Amino acid sequence: MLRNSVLTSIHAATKRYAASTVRNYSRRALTTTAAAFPDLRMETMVQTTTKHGMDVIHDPLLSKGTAFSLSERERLGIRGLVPPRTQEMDKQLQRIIRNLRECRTPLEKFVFMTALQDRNETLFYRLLIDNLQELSQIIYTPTVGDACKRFHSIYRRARGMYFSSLDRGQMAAMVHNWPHDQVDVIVVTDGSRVLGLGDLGANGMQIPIGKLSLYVAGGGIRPTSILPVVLDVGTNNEELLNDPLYLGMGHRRLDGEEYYSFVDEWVHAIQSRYPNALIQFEDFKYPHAYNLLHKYQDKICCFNDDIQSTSAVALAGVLAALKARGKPIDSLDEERIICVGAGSAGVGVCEGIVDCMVEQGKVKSREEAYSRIWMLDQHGLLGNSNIGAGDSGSTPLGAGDRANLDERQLCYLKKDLKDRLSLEDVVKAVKPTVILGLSGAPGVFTEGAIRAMADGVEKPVVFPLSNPTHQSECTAEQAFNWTDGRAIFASGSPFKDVEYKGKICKVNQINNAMSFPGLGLGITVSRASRVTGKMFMETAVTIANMASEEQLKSGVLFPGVGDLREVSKEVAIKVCEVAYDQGLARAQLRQGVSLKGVIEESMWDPEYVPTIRIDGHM
Ligand SMILES: NC(=O)C1=CN([C@@H]2O[C@H](COP(=O)(O)OP(=O)(O)OC[C@H]3O[C@@H](n4cnc5c(N)ncnc54)[C@H](OP(=O)(O)O)[C@@H]3O)[C@@H](O)[C@H]2O)C=CC1
Ligand SMILES: CC(=O)C(=O)O
Ligand SMILES: [Mg+2]
Repeated sequence: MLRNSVLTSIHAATKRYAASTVRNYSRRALTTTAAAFPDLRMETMVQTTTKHGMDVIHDPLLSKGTAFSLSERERLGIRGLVPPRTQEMDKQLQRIIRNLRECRTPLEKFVFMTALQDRNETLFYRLLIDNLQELSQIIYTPTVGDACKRFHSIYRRARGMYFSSLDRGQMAAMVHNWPHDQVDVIVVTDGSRVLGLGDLGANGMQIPIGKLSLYVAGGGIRPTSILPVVLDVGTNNEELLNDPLYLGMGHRRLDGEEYYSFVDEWVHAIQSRYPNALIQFEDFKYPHAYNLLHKYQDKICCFNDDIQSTSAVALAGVLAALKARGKPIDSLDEERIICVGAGSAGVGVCEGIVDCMVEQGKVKSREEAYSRIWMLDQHGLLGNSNIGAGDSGSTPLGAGDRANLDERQLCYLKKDLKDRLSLEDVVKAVKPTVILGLSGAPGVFTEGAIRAMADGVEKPVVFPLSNPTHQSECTAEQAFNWTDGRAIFASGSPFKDVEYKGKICKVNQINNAMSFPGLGLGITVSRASRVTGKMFMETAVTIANMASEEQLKSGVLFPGVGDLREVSKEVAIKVCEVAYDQGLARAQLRQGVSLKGVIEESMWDPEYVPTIRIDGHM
């Protein structure tokens, strides 16, 4: 609950925030110019610029393409530089959509969308918001995976910032090269584990760009307030190292102390210019992902998306599935859960489930919660290597393999089951109710395993969450075929609903995209100084409670990406409430102000506003 004792005005803070969209805003400039140009009314939101002529047309944050009015063309010095007829956004959208539909492949659509973003961000975001379900599949998973693999081939124009091993000692100066003084959200990757595609080095840049586009489209963060970053610490991807067109550093990855001190220099550099920005660590390989999270989470405003946001949405999915099976949401301890994948996402998701079981109070200890989860890595079950090899089909032990498990993974080790048991054998032994895939290994949910699961439970919860689509642990069609249409299904990347024996089986998408834009919005509005586990837990419960009874009955667990703006609002409200409750919020609240109203008001909506040219010295 919000504390009424925190009085003053978040409303005013939001207004200030909204005003910051009016770049270089100056009341004197506005008054003077409004007097000279009677088509502008004082209450109209305007954007100002010191730019002129082609510089206006070529600035994607200023450009309106053919939509500049005659008086704007006059005062911005662009008369004659664009076709004579002024066309409003609706006509531009018609043209864009027609052209987009003519692209033959998703990657062509990706290139088309990128070109639009590079020309006119307002139009890009209008198009994206109005077609979020369809176009998120282009700018985000699955197509963004392809775009990452091909980044060095399809590269056109700079976006975001790169910090490489060449930049040691220079980063604090470099951060001032970024053209915007206010940055609210930074997404940073080292490209070491891009979706389920492995090490893609500097090609990973498309991931921060895509995630941040969702922050803007789904969370209403301003396009001027986002910063995509690649930490180019090298790559171990031989194909890229040998490709003359590769754009990243041509050396192998830094590791150990060298790696961590590199990241540390970057964190300090960013903090020196943007001390309040939210930093999202993205697609860092295990265990770097965890090590960095633990190093920084209590010091700066940051989180790891793959660990924490994924945990929130996967937990939301499991809780909603309980409801769909007619069980109370606080009966999580009654589930038997298999998680295939023991990396950042797998461990992160299972930690969230354990936290939730403990919070629900039905388990006596954390250990008891761990006992409800069976975890597998690429060798099979994390089990007891002292149990001898039998006829279970598990692979023989290789010397020292299990020595690599760390204390986070060892919590899930099962003493009563043989180490490296295959998935199918684990399913037969455990009779799971829920199976999660966070392995990046396509097809590991085998027919035998899923059929065996379906033998033991009326509504098996099958969540192959790896991205992009072709890395999914099974397809939607397989899941429904192998469970006689009984599965409650969600995947990380979208699949179409499946018709099975005349019945439409619903496919859900569980992707951290349902969580991070709302988190970013809540953090930005409350100006929270830290991101906490409680924020993710509340996010999970909020999302889990979004579907109606009817939707749950039909197999829909929560809204889809098409409703991301609505979901983000609800998540942002919760995140703000937690921030105030935990004493982390720095924006102050005015009594009686609705938080929902404040959040809605602070969300950027892409509309053209009049552009005024001002003297750079004002
Ligand atoms: N839907 C969503 O929102 C999200 C989905 N993901 C997806 O999760 C996947 C994993 O990400 P992340 O945890 O960060 O990656 P990591 O590289 O950190 O971990 C991958 C894990 O999967 C295990 N694994 C690999 N192959 C197999 C196999 N054949 N059978 C069983 N386990 C296997 C690995 O085992 P070992 O250590 O032995 O190699 C490792 O434990 C990716 O595909 C990613 O796209 C991630 C975040 C969010
Ligand atoms: C969705 C996401 O963050 C991933 O697959 O890594
Ligand atoms: Mg990720």
